[in-house]
Amino acid sequence: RQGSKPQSEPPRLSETIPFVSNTWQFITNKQRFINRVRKALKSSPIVSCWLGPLKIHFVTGGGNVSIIFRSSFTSEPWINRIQKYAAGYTSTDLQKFAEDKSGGLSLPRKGTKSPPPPPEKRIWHAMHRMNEDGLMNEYSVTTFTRTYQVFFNEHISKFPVGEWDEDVQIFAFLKRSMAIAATRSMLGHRIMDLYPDIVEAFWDWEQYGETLAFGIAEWLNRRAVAARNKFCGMCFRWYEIACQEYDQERVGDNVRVGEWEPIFGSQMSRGHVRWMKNFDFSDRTIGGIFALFSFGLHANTIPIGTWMLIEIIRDPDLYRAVQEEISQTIIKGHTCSEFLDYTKLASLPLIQSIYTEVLRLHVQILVTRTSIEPVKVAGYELPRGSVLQAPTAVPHLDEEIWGTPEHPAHEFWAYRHVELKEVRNATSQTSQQLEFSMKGRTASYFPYGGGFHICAGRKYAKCEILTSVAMIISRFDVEFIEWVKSDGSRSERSAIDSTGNAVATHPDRDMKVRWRRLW
Ligand code: HEM
Repeated sequence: RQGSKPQSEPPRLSETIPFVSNTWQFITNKQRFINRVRKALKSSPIVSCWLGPLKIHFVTGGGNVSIIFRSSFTSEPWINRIQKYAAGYTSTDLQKFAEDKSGGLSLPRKGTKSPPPPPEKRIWHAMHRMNEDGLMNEYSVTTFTRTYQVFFNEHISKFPVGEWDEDVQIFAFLKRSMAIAATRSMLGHRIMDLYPDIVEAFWDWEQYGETLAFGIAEWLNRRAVAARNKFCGMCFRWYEIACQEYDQERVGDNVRVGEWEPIFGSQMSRGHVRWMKNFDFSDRTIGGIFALFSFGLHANTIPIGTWMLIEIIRDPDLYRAVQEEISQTIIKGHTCSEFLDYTKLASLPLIQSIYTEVLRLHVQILVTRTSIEPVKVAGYELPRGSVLQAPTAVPHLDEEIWGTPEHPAHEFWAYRHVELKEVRNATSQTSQQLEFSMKGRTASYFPYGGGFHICAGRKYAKCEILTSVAMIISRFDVEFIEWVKSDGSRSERSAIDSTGNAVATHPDRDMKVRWRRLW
């Protein structure tokens, strides 16, 4: 359609009560809503509907999705919404974001008033730089691969060697242990000393992320607002104390780029502090900024790590295969707290395939962009300000792209992203080896979004998830006992996706296992 005469209005998603029933279904049963969108997108690559006051255009198809990742689109209005409702930024601070029209790129956006502000005063650009320095920079990532391992090991080492523990729930264990280890790695020890229950406060707020972001009136959403204010308040009070101690003890004098220290933790956290001071944010906004950062850090990595473990544990042959593959990464003569070679781990074919497969199945985000100029998508001319969403579930579950006769696309298959390759050794003998391969399907796979706003934490996420999974599998014998509901009672069925709140879906049942530490 791209070359032909543009059409005026994309087809509408059907609804029984105009402007009401789609919105209602989105809020009350998002899964069913997305399934209807998926069905509609089979007949047209673009479908529109009203969700509350917003007109949304859902799009699919590699070409159309890549259009929304271009610079004629932005995530800024969407991010503003999350900042305002889910994280409670003040209106004065939101105004600072709204007033900066120059965008995040190094070059100010077309139409920025002349002369443009200096780079350090362009709020979106400075935020992007902070994310790049703290999350993509090689030093920061290397530090994280080490600190995370050391802190996660503290949770593993609590289990005595050789003794079976009969009551471990995988999701519950990871929700605490991964969250604490990642918090210590990114924000330092001080926050955990001040608030030992901060992880519980985080999950309490996290469950309301989406209802808050919707901007429902606060009096209708009191619990969510209270949970948000509690967690954001903790973040702010820690920040205040940490700033004083950091300055008094002159910690900064001895910290090198990328290094970890106990008060603020990582380069990323110190970068936040500089950025916040530069824009003189209020107390409430500062709490919200650290809260949102924690959301990025935990809300998706922990469910994805859980799904990986669930899939591996429920299949004893796969468990053994993964255990054997991971054994190559154990550093000889290691200290017990840091024993995995992460670079090797991240390139193992089977573990990468499982990671890719779990992201494919359990990331269900509507990647959202607003057009900053008139655009043409799937043959339709859309005005400036149009909101487009690309649901990952549409390409990620497409039978034609991912399915095989034995392994349909909606099922987990650990070996979907590997190929057997013939390799020759130094003495010309051949053998078969697994190799990780997306088999040319990357355009139909975007769990981390894309373009300029692609997830800045994707390297951290992969590290945190693979490290946690590998540390457990290499050091435990694990046996499945049963599925349990959130109250701990037995469930007759296994876990399925609960209605998603963030990007990755939570399992709606936990897996109860017995495990024994091997070393
Ligand atoms: C499995 C884990 C994760 C998944 C699936 C995930 C997914 C995503 C997605 C889909 C987006 C929106 C991208 C877009 O609009 O194109 C995003 C944005 C972002 N994520 Fe993640 N994320 C994960 C982990 C993390 C972690 C661990 C961090 C931080 C340490 C993080 C930090 C961010 C940030 C800062 C952004 C905003 C980027 C921008 O707007 O420029 N994420 N993430």
